[in-house]
Amino acid sequence: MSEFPTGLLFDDALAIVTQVASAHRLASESLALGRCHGRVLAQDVHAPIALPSFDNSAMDGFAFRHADLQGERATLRLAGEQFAGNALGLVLGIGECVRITTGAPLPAGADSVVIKENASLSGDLVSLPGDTAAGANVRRAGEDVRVGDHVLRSGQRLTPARVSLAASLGLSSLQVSRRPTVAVFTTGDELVEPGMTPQPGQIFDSNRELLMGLLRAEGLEPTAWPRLPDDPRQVEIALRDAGCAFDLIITCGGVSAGEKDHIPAVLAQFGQTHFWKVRMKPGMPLLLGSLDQARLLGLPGNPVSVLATWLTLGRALVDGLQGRSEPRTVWRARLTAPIDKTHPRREFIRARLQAGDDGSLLVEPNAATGSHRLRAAADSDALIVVVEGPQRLAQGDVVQVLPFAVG
Ligand SMILES: Nc1nc2c(c(=O)[nH]1)N[C@H]1C(S)=C(S)[C@@H](COP(=O)(O)OP(=O)(O)OC[C@H]3O[C@@H](n4cnc5c(N)ncnc54)[C@H](O)[C@@H]3O)O[C@H]1N2
Ligand code: MOO
Repeated sequence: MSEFPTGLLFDDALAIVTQVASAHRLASESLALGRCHGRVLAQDVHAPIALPSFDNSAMDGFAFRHADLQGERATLRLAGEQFAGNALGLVLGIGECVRITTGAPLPAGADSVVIKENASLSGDLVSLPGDTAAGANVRRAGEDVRVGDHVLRSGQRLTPARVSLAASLGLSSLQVSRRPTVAVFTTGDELVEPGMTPQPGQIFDSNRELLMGLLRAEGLEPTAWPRLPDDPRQVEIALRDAGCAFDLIITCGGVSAGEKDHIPAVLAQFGQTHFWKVRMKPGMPLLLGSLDQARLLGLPGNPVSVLATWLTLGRALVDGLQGRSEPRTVWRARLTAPIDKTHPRREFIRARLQAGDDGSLLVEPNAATGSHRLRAAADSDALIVVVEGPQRLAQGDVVQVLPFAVG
């Protein structure tokens, strides 16, 4: 008999995730700039102004016209001061210079700036080195952005630098995709809250913190629902409630073949199943469905399965719901130890990244197997992707890696 009861390849599951997400793309909303961090942009941005918006000095010093330099040192007459913040409209005459600070508008007629450390002032005469380059220390209007440039694109994630670019263009709000509201369920009679006393056969609920942390790392604000017992009626009521109120329901546990695994049946009866079970390890019993208004992602209960399914298909789902079109960076690294995989599923192996002496990225697979071994995940910062089928990888081979924390 087959080791796994599914024929669905990981890439086919990913294609279904993408298609379901795009069919349920969340609406956009206009937000004040300060609230746009981490959001997915839902508009194109064309620059309404140039950046810099005027010629200005890159340093504190003296602005002058380069044609006035002759010989080893030149002496120019100090004709005024132009500080940042208030354009005085100064015009430089021949043989003149102006004291200037960083960011101050360049007086008309000036084309170069010498830093104050290289100039000396005596009375109203400034001596400066004759070899100062033409255009030195001047930031030209439009050299970074020209009016009309297409600087930000719909589907990009708003990093601090992108929000800051919008601010520098004077934009006070942006159209962004609404973030999915997310309900998180952990399930199982065996679970107790850390701090309480487990009865024989019980364990502490660790997946809730894992999931809440993973979701928050994506900028989501998940709601942790009270833990669900292995009672079909209670599972049904809670999930159907959440289906009316949230964009996304994430459960963990109760999705494989056990007598107490009720979630697939609830979905089959009251919603729609998009797929159930994927040829991946860990994470094989993963379930994707729709229940009322919500998408439901049923993650397997084993902690490392939660991590692997979230980082691979869970993130793809929330990216798609928000219309993120910018792909996440694909990372590759060299193995520091061989990997010998004999099973047919795509595998995600816990691992640690490190910088090699030659500048290449190295990745050390963790020897622990078993999707219950959370400690190996805590000792890791990435997953190695080992594609379907038997794979014999040698030390030094290049593999794809999924860092836990970058996007
Ligand atoms: N006959 C079969 N048995 C199993 C199959 C299968 O296909 N046929 N799949 C196995 C695989 S692979 C996985 S993964 C697990 C997934 O099972 P479930 O998603 O139904 O999860 P549970 O059975 O409820 O729990 C699995 C495991 O994880 C522990 N767990 C659950 N929730 C938490 C939590 N919040 N914090 C910490 N640990 C949790 C739970 O106690 C179990 O040990 O099924 C295999 N079996
Ligand atoms: O596929 Mo399960 O997630 O390995 O233990």
